[in-house]
Amino acid sequence: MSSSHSIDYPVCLRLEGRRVLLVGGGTIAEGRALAVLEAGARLRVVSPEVTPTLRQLAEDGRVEWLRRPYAPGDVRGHDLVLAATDDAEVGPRVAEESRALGIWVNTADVPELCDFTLPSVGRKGPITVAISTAGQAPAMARLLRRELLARVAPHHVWLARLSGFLRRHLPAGRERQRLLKGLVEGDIGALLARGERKAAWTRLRAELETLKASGETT
Ligand SMILES: C[C@@]1(CC(=O)O)C2=NC(=C\c3[nH]c(c(CCC(=O)O)c3CC(=O)O)Cc3[nH]c(c(CC(=O)O)c3CCC(=O)O)/C=C3\N/C(=C\2)[C@@H](CCC(=O)O)[C@]3(C)CC(=O)O)/[C@H]1CCC(=O)O
Ligand SMILES: NC(=O)c1ccc[n+]([C@@H]2O[C@H](COP(=O)([O-])OP(=O)(O)OC[C@H]3O[C@@H](n4cnc5c(N)ncnc54)[C@H](O)[C@@H]3O)[C@@H](O)[C@H]2O)c1
Repeated sequence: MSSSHSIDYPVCLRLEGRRVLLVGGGTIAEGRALAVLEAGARLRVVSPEVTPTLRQLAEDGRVEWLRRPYAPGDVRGHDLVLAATDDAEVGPRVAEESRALGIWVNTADVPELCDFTLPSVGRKGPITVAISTAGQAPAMARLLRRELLARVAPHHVWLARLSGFLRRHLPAGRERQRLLKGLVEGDIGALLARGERKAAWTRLRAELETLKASGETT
C-alpha cells in the first residue's frame, strides 16, 4: 500500500466520543492510549498484560480492558484501530480484519500495514506541532518536534486563544479575516512578542472600533 517515496496526507482527527481499539498493553500502547484519551476517545484495550498506568486507568473506569489476547471480531464497532503488540503475527491479523471492515488501522511495528502513521507530537495550549518523516526516521521526528516546540512562545499560545475568542464573537467576513491575520502577522503580534501587552491592547481596541464602524459587527 505504501512505498518509500509516497507522501502522507496529514490530518488532525477529532476523536471526542469516538470508539478506539488498542491491541496490546505495553510501553508503546500506553503512549497511544494516553494520547487518544487526551483527545476524548472511548478506549478499549485488548491485551493479556498491561502497564501499571493502563491498569490504573482501567481501574478508574477511564479505559475498558479486555484481559486476553486479540481475537477475530474484536475490531468490529470501532472507528479507529491501533495495534502495538510484541507478537509479529498479531499486527497483520488486526490490520487485515480492520481493512476488511473499512476501519482505519495503525500497526506500530509494520509501516506497510498502516493506513495512517503517528507523527511526533508536541503541544502548547491549542497549538500542536506534529512532525512526520513518512516513517523514515522516527528519531528525527522526535528531535525536530522538540526543536520546533521550543520555538512556540507564550505569546503564540496567547494569540491563538485570543484569535479563537474573537472568531467566536465577531461575525465572519472580510474585515474579521483582516483583523485576525493582522493580529498574528502585524503590529499586535509584534508588540506581544516584545512583551508590550498594554500597547498591544490599545492597538487591538482601536482595530475593534474600526471593525465596528465598518458595520460588520453585531
Ligand atoms: C513519532 C512517533 C510517534 C509515536 O509513536 O507516537 C513514532 N515513533 C516514535 C519514536 C520511535 N520509534 C522508533 C524509535 C527508535 C529509532 C528507530 O528505530 O528509528 C523511535 C525513537 C525513540 O524512541 O526515541 C522505532 C520504530 N518506529 C517504527 C518502527 C517500525 C518500522 O519502521 O519498521 C520502529 C522500529 C521498531 C523496532 O525496531 O522494534 C514505526 C513508526 N513509528 C512512527 C511514529 C511512525 C512513523 C513516524 C514518522 O513518520 O516519523 C511509524 C511508521 C508507525 C507508527 O507507529 O505510526 C514516536 C516519537 C515519540 C516522541 O515524539 O517522543
Ligand atoms: N511505532 C513505534 O514508534 C515503535 C517504537 C518502538 C517499538 N515499536 C514496536 O511496537 C511493538 C510494541 O512494543 P512495546 O515496547 O510496547 O512492547 P511490550 O513488550 O512493552 O508490550 C507488548 C504488549 O503486547 C501484548 N500482547 C502480546 N500478544 C498479544 C496478543 N495476542 N493480543 C493482544 N496483546 C498482546 C502484551 O501483553 C504486552 O502488553 C513492538 O513490535 C515494537 O517493535 C514501535
